[in-house]
Amino acid sequence: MEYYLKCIECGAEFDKKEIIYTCTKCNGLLDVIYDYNEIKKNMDMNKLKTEAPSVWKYKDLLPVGIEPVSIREGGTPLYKCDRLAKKIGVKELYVKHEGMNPTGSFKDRGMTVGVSKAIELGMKTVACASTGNTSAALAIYGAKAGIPSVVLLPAGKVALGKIGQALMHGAKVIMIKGNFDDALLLVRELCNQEPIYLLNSINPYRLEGQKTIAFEIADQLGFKVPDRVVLPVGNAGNITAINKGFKEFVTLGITDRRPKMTGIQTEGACPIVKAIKSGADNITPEKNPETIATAIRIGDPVNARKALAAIRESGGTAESVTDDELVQAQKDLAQLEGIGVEPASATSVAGLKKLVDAGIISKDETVVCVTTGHLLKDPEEVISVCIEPVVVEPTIEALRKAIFS
Ligand SMILES: Cc1ncc(COP(=O)(O)O)c(C=O)c1O
Ligand SMILES: N[C@@H](CCOP(=O)(O)O)C(=O)O
Repeated sequence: MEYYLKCIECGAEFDKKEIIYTCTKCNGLLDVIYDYNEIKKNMDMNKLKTEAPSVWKYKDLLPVGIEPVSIREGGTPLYKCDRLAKKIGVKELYVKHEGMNPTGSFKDRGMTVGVSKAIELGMKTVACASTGNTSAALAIYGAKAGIPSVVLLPAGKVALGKIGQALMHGAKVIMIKGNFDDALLLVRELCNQEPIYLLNSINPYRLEGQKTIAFEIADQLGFKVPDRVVLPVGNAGNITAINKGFKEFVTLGITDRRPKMTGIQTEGACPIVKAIKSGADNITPEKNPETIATAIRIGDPVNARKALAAIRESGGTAESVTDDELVQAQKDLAQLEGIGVEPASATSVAGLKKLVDAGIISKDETVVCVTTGHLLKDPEEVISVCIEPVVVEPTIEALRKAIFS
C-alpha cells in the first residue's frame, strides 16, 4: 500500500522511508497520506462488516508492511451507559473504555504501529518522554519486539502503576527534574543526535494506530456515527487521530458523517481550551501545568495545531473541568456503570456533564465518551479520594456493627 508524509503547514511531501518527525523545510507537523482510491478498490468490505474489532482488523488503513508487533490491542468495549446518561441528562451515552487494552491505555494502539514502524525502518532502539502511559506502552511493545527502550518521566509526577510497568518491562527509566514538556524537548534532542526512534505522538505513525478508535466506534455502532465524541486532551494527539479516522471512513464511503470532536482538559492545564475559547490560531504554552490528572499535566501540547483544526473543522468544542469535577465523574463511572478509570480519563464524562448543564451540548445527542486509561494505573489517587476501609476486631459482633450500624 502506498503512502507518504505531508507537512500540514507548507505541504512539503516526504517518502515513507524517511526517518523524520517534523517537516525538514518548516518544522511543521506531518500527516500520513494514503491513496484512498487504491484502498477502496482493495478493501474487503465483507471482512470489515463481519470481523471482530481490533487494531489490525483495519490493516488496509495502517502504514505497516511487515508482520506487526502486536499483543492483541484494540477491540475495547463500547459500553452503553444508561444510568450515567440519565444522571447527565443525555439521550444516549456510550463509553469507549480504552483502559481495557493490554497495557491499560489507548497508547497500545499507537505503539503497535509505532514500534512496528521502528522495526520496519531498521531502528534498534526506541524512546519517548511520558507522563506515564506512553512509557508503559513503549516498554511493553519494545520488549515484545526485542529492542531496548528509553523513557523520560517528570520526576515525582507519574502514577505508580505506570512506573511499575515501565520498570518491570525493562525500559531504561530516566526521571527528569522538570515537567513533561521539559522531558519531551530533551528526548527530541536525544533522537536527533542518536539513532534512536522517537515514539511520542509528534511521530505521525503513532496517530495512525490511535485513529482505529474511530473505526471501532463506528464499527460497534453498526457503522453509524455518534453526534459527538468527548475525550481528554493532553499532548493533543488522540483527538487528532480519532478525527482523522472518522474522516477516512467518510472518504472511503463507509460512513456518511463525522462526529463533533470535543476535547476536555483540567483547569490547571488547559492551553487547548483557552485557544478554542479565544479563537486563537495557536496555543499559549502554560509554564506550570498542575492537576491530579497527571496523565494530562501538559502545558505545551505538541499536536496543538492538529487538535485545534480537528475540533474546529468537526464543529466540536473544548472545555475545562476542576479536579473535583473529574473525581466525581470517576466515582460515577465506577459506581453507576462499573467502569474503573484513572483520573484523566474521567474528564471526558465530567466535561460532558458541564457542557450539557451549560446547554452547549443538546440533551438529544448521542455521545461517546472515550475513557483512556484504567483505574489501576493510579491507585494512590483512587485511595486518596475514597473513604477509608473500616478496621474491626475479628468477631461477628464487630463485623455486624460495622456493616449494619
Ligand atoms: C490516560 C490518558 N488520557 C488522556 C491522555 C491525553 O491524550 P493526548 O496526549 O493524545 O491528548 C493521555 C496522554 O496524554 C493519557 O495518558
Ligand atoms: N499522556 C501521555 C503524554 C505523552 O503524549 P504522547 O502523545 O507523546 O504519547 C503519556 O502517557 O505519556
